[in-house]
Amino acid sequence: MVGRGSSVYANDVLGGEVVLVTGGGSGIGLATAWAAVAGGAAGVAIAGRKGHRLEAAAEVLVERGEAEGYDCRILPVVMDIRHLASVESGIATVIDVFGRIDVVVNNAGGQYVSPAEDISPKGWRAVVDTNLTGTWNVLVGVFAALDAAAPDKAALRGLRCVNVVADMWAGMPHMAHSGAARAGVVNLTHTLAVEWARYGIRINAVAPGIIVSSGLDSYPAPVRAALPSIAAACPTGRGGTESEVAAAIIFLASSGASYVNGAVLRVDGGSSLRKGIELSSFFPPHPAIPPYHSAPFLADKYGAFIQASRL
Ligand SMILES: CCC/C=C/C(=O)SCCNC(=O)CCNC(=O)[C@H](O)C(C)(C)COP(=O)([O-])OP(=O)([O-])OC[C@H]1O[C@@H](n2cnc3c(N)ncnc32)[C@H](O)[C@@H]1OP(=O)([O-])[O-]
Ligand SMILES: NC(=O)C1=CN([C@@H]2O[C@H](COP(=O)(O)OP(=O)(O)OC[C@H]3O[C@@H](n4cnc5c(N)ncnc54)[C@H](OP(=O)(O)O)[C@@H]3O)[C@@H](O)[C@H]2O)C=CC1
Repeated sequence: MVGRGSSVYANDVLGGEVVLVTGGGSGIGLATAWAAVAGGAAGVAIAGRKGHRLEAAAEVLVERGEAEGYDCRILPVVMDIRHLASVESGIATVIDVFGRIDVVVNNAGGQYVSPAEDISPKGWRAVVDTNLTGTWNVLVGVFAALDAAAPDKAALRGLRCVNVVADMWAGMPHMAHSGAARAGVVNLTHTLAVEWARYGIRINAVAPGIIVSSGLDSYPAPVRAALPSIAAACPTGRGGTESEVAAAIIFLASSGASYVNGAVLRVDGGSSLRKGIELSSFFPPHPAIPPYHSAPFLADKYGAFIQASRL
């Protein structure tokens, strides 16, 4: 008997399937791995760079799964998504153990906060390689492995991919590397949704706003201190939770979304409709340069126009 009511979905929403979650050892990825267990998956592979973190997460998933009566094998897979060889070897392990992959969640990612002009070439590469190239590596790695697993692209049929991006609709000030990479992933999602539909693959994305997750612990103290007020400024007045993002991911992976392809589901409480994630307060205006983006300046320069357009 599976299922003890941990999921907002039916216990068999992913019944008997195999799910690969990158970054599954922490935060949103771990919540997604748990949601897959609670959705009846037969196997969940969690991938990341740090073996000890993955082992600890696997233990939590196994213990909680057993306690709640779910029947799911957990496989920790050490994999650095920045490197294709590492991705290929990790995916080969998943297929060796489970024989297939039905759902891929490209959740691994991250960035650091910096004014654009201070991002070093190495820092730019690290963030773009992680978020854009890393997602690409996993997508093409899974495609190639499943293509090799059976003739006529049979093993690709029914594959679902969900890419985790970010609230970058109005740019990502002070995270230029990440904004560019995430926008690239959105475009990749659109492109592959069209190109790979003929193989029976669906590919969608989830764009979280501020999510109260372990990932935020890696930010410097002043950024962490400001996050509650940034989250509170969102129309729903709070940050999201890891399981709220996981629920959106599971929906897109499920047959409930069987006609959803190339979508980007915003899980941000509406914050992207208000403005971009605003980290400017950590980088005050240059003392010698007037704050050209400030409201008084706009009022001076465009006040008459704004006034006129309101009439
Ligand atoms: C606001 C909320 C919205 C979003 C929230 C989330 O996403 S939450 C989830 C968030 N979760 C995460 O973000 C977690 C995952 N994040 C990460 O792993 C990192 O942010 C990463 C993607 C940059 C990889 O970093 P890594 O250490 O594996 O990479 P590496 O050793 O290869 O270094 C490459 C180069 O990058 C540079 N550089 C790196 N950090 C900084 C910095 N703080 N300062 C300045 N520069 C920095 C530096 O140039 C470094 O080279 P150097 O000068 O040292 O020779
Ligand atoms: N929390 C938030 O507010 C938001 C989060 N996001 C995105 O959601 C995703 C999950 O974030 P969250 O759970 O909050 O943060 P975490 O930092 O907890 O998760 C990031 C995960 O990615 C893994 N990872 C990072 N780099 C690599 C790599 N090169 N290869 C393999 N795995 C890697 C990490 O594992 P390891 O270090 O072991 O490799 C970690 O498990 C990220 O892409 C994040 O940017 C987007 C918008 C907002």
